[in-house]
Amino acid sequence: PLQNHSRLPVMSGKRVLSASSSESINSCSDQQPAQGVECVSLAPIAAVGGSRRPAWDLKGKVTDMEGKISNYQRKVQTVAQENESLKASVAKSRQKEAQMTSDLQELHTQLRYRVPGNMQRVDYYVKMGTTLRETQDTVRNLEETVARQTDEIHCGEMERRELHNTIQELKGNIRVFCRVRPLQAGGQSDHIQLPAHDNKALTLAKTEESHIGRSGDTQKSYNFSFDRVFGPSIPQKDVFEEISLLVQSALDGYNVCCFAYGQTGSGKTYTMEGGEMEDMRGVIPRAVQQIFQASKKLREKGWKFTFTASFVEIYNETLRDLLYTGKANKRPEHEIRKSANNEVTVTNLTYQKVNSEDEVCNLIALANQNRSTARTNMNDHSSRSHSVFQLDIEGENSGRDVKCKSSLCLVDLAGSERVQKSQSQGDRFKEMTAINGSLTNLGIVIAALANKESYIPYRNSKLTYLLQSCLGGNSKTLMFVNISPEADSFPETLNSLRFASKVNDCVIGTASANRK
Ligand SMILES: Nc1ncnc2c1ncn2[C@@H]1O[C@H](COP(=O)(O)OP(=O)(O)OP(=O)(O)O)[C@@H](O)[C@H]1O
Repeated sequence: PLQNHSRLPVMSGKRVLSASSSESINSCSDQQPAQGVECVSLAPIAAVGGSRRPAWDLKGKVTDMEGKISNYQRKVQTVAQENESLKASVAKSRQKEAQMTSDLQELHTQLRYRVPGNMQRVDYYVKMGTTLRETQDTVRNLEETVARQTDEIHCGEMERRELHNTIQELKGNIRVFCRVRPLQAGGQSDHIQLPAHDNKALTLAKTEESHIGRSGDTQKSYNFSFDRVFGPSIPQKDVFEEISLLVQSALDGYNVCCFAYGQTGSGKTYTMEGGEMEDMRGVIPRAVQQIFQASKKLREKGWKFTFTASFVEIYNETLRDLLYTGKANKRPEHEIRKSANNEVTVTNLTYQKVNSEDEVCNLIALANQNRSTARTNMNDHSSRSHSVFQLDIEGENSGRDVKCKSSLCLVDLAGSERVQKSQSQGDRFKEMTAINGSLTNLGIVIAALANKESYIPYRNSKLTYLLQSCLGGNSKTLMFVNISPEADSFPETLNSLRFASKVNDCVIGTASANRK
């Protein structure tokens, strides 16, 4: 029988508390599941770097640090604004200075050639000389302030980054962001509530008819909290801003995996790939842009990087090379292999060396052409496969004798809806079975990693086998749970949120950079 992907294994005897999950998350014992929704029974533990800490201890620390980060952000923003207006004043004063210098020169020339009426001009000349010196002093002071404030901004940014890393270490290296798609018909969703003062919380509410019949309708609500919740109006740019530090970590030698999970049509592809217009660009193109821009800056500090891109699709537990350009009937088969040093590779796959953002964008366009899509009742262009974009990064700073190696994996998972809703039959049913099997296994792998089990069942599905090095202890993982706001998606939304909050409760040790 088809397994529901949100059914994660029961961890008996382990108390469930985590740094990031709200105590108000529904557990199956105290809430009736919505119709068609199965309970999630994973009980995670809060383990940081192998040791267990009381979750309230972690929660307090994390809240404290997040408060500090907000303060830094506010401070940096204020100083940056101030600096911008100072820079404008410097530019104005410079103009004034230039004008005065040229006026003075002119006067000087006139005085030298004894132009008549020059006594007044001598006075004026002296006065102007004084004003010029004053202006020059002002400009120097302003420039010193700008330089000092730029240093402050830089220090604030470094401090913020350090705190961010510490938070990640405290919380472990898996983070979960929730993103709510706008209603297709426009307007506001009735059953998804996002508190204005808290960008980490979300309530799913439903009005149900009373079973007794006399007491009227009852309102049932389910509270969730994640590392961040993005409402329907949050633009792509702001979503990416929240993960840009994570992307940066890939250049620092960490394996980074970011995946989008959710039912068909909930906005996974929009989040990961987005549209062609600049403001619609999603995580993948923005991450690639950031990586190449940041590597350029690091090059000035003596780093050399080699980038290798691959793009693979997992459809019905079969791998397809999305960068394949040969004849359709000559498509090779692929196997996942693991080398002695634990590197995962895929046989016959295109591993393309890339040197620029444009080259990667061309590969992404090629992959999109190749991506198999199929029609289901739920979404005309529904993607029935997982797509995994991987950028392998090798860096070397010979001057400092340091090397680093990492992978950035960006994954658009196939739709997670249950089989009844899409009325799948035949091939669609087979697809759905494969999809749900691999998503179930993804949950199991994350849970096993969180519990530091000796055996992690990576090989139970192609998805987890392929992502093995990006999911393990030495990696930073971010999951987007995308949700649809339409009322008829309620059971799927609840399922997705429950799956995501269980992932959110998993703490996968502390990542360390692959540096030598
Ligand atoms: N945040 C958003 N803002 C505006 N439009 C969005 C947003 N999220 C999704 N959409 C739109 O909703 C539709 C469905 O989104 P998308 O194709 O990304 O869903 P999906 O989860 O990837 O579906 P599938 O599982 O079929 O791949 C698209 O037309 C997309 O442009």
